[in-house]
Amino acid sequence: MTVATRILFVDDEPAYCRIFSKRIGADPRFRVETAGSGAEALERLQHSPADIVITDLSMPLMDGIELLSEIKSLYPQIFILILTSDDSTSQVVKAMKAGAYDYLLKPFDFEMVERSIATILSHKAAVQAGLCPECLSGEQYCFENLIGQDRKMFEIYEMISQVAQTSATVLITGESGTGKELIASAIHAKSTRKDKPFIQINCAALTEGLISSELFGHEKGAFTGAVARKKGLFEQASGGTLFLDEIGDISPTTQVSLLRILELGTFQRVGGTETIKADVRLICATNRDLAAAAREKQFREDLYYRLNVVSLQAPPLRDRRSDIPLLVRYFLERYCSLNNKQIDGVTRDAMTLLCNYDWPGNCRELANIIEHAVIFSRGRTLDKDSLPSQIRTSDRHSSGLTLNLATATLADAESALIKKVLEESNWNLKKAAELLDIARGTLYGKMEKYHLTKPV
Ligand SMILES: Nc1ncnc2c1ncn2[C@@H]1O[C@H](COP(=O)(O)OP(=O)(O)OP(=O)(O)O)[C@@H](O)[C@H]1O
Repeated sequence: MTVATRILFVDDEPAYCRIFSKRIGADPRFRVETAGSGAEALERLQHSPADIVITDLSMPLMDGIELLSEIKSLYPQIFILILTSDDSTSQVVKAMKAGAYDYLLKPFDFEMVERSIATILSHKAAVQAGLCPECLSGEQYCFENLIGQDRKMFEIYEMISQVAQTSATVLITGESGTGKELIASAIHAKSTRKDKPFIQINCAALTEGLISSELFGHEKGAFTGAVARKKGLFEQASGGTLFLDEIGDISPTTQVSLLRILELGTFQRVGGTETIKADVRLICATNRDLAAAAREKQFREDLYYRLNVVSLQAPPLRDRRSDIPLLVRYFLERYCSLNNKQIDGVTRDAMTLLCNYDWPGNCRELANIIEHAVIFSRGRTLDKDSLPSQIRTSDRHSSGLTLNLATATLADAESALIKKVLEESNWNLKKAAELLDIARGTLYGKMEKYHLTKPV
């Protein structure tokens, strides 16, 4: 027996709900429910899970984008289609960037609706069969091995795609654990060099003496212990990509050799005289501020400019919090499968804590915490007790919000956060909306919802 696909249709116009329910609900493959507002939709989802939500964009109180963001943070696995009567609006672009799967034009053509649902179902089937959804979803949330659908990640995907078509040297900067290595390998995988080697080396892990021979190779007898000729990484990566991680840590001597390669396109093995051509795309990464190091003469300025032909900044996780639920689910699946455990999800309050934490160690820290929680969890759901104490107490430490975590709901957390930002921005709504990264209209709606007014 095949299980019916559960569809929740949200529109403040009852006539649309009726028509949709009558037509699509008549098909035994679908089970349709309707809601007349965003709040009703969220309420319904708590009791009655859905596979697909189809929502109108313009609704009073909570609009479609707001509902979309709420659903994406609470139930990242749900596919969302938006309904609009005008496909040229910036709202559609915004909705797509916020993670909508597709949009449908009103008044709707049922054939189009059925086609969109069919596309979603084949996408789901592909994911379940272990295929990367990227191939089918228009790069919704997985780009090579990078997970994220925040606007900042879309910008990164776009830059990766563009730079991959060239042989330009790329400098990736960003805090530790932000995915710099994944970005480097995505550039390689998208490039014409993808069938040639991708070789990486952590420059900080090698002593000054070793790094030159690792990179450029050596001739027999070049130094004590050089018993045979050895090819360096520039030769091994020939035709492909060489990724130099922690480039900020290389010595002045190695900086000179690297500059030479970048200027001449050739190098010599240590102890050798033969000039070898380097056919390598170079990608470097650092979590240091290399521009400042160059200004302060701690890193060669000429080399810095050579490396920084294209620069990519991996965003810290705290600057793309909307991706946290998605990453949580991704790591949960990964570590459940690695550890042979069955955990179906994360409780709402645990997810709130995860979303509020500042993640100084970025995605790596999140991955470690989920792995630890999966290993030690005994139930089928991860709750806040499976999280380490620094996360459980993070609300108070990181934001200064005074919430009783034992009883607080997501709405309490949101209301407290908005109130705090409004106070900090001196009730300047434009500034507060910018800080919260939401539209001013959305902020008005939330202030109304939580009865937040400027004290007189
Ligand atoms: N966008 C992402 N999607 C999925 N996993 C991610 C993402 N970013 C980072 N990770 C995971 O986080 C961990 C650290 O990533 P990675 O090594 O690429 O970070 P990094 O910035 O190179 O760190 P470092 O500066 O310490 O070398 C890896 O397990 C990686 O799979």
